[in-house]
Amino acid sequence: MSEQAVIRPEIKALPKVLLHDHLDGGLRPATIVELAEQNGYVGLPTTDPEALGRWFREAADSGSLERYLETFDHSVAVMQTADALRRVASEAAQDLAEDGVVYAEIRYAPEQHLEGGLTLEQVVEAVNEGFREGESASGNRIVVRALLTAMRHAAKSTEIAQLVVRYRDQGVAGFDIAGAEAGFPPTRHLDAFEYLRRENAHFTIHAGEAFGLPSIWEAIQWCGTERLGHGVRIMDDISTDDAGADKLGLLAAYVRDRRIPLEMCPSSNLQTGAADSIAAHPITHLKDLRYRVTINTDNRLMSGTSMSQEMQLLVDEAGWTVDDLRWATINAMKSAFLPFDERLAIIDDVIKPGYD
Ligand SMILES: O=c1[nH]cnc2c1ncn2[C@@H]1O[C@H](CO)[C@@H](O)[C@H]1O
Ligand SMILES: [Zn+2]
Repeated sequence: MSEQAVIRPEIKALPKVLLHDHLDGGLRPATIVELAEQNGYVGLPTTDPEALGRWFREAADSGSLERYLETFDHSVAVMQTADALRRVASEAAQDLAEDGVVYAEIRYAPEQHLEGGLTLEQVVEAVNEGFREGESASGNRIVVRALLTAMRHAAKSTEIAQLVVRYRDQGVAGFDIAGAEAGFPPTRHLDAFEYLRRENAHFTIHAGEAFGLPSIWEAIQWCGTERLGHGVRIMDDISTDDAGADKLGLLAAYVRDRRIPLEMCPSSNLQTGAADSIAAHPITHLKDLRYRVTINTDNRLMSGTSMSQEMQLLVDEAGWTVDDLRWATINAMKSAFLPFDERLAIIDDVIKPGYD
């Protein structure tokens, strides 16, 4: 199971950029307990916040993406009212700011928050309000944008894509698909991706996490994704020749040549079985090969992690330097779904000074 490390102040102080973080995977355990009580949800495994945090980390540590995803039943259950969504979003923004994150794209699936009678629009507006509240409530400067996720097993992707376009000027930066990967290829949602491209809208796709190269290939070459959520399995297309040199297959070369950003989530991958250890996680090999690698949390609650913790783990267990962290942070900001001038301003005014 992932350890909750003591974070060194010098790592915490670094400016960070987070592109892959799930709203329903990042709640404070104490908030889950309070919201469950307020909303009459009796399904929690325990109502002791500390024990609940531990339960999430252990239950998510199953070695399978499908079982990992079952833990979201509890977090999603307490996010069914506008008040709950606003609170969770506000706290997420504040927790990230406190951790030194200066820009974050936080994703969630609006279709999973309709059980209390909210419309899709009301869900998006409540979360947006929470992000705005959290941005101004935190002492540290942070910019937060939403990504709207469609669940890959469901049939709502076109509707969610339309929501992304409708709210593009109100804090929604892009679209994503998530959920069990095996059996639900990206092309199942081709209509949604084609619509978004016609609308000049941004999207990323979870691909190459629990399923391999065909998923990555479809995401890029059929769906036209701008970034890859995880993408760790691109390693399946990289081999070593007799002299020990890396040999990139056609897809692996394409991903590197086109500078396609990889939203990598080391601790999450250990829990779902997509990687064996932090030391052996492909993120380091891919960094050395100069892929456009970024560091992400995925689900802070399920992994008991933070951006600082992911960075510190890479430093302590995979030999990363502060220069590597700076490079990955600039990679991430370059890859954000924010207008170019705003990205540049954060790089020049916040990130570079923070690493000097
Ligand atoms: O690592 C992941 N891979 C695939 N799907 C995920 C992952 N983490 C979370 N979700 C799914 O995304 C939904 C919306 O946020 C979550 O409810 C969960 O089902
Ligand atoms: Zn994810």
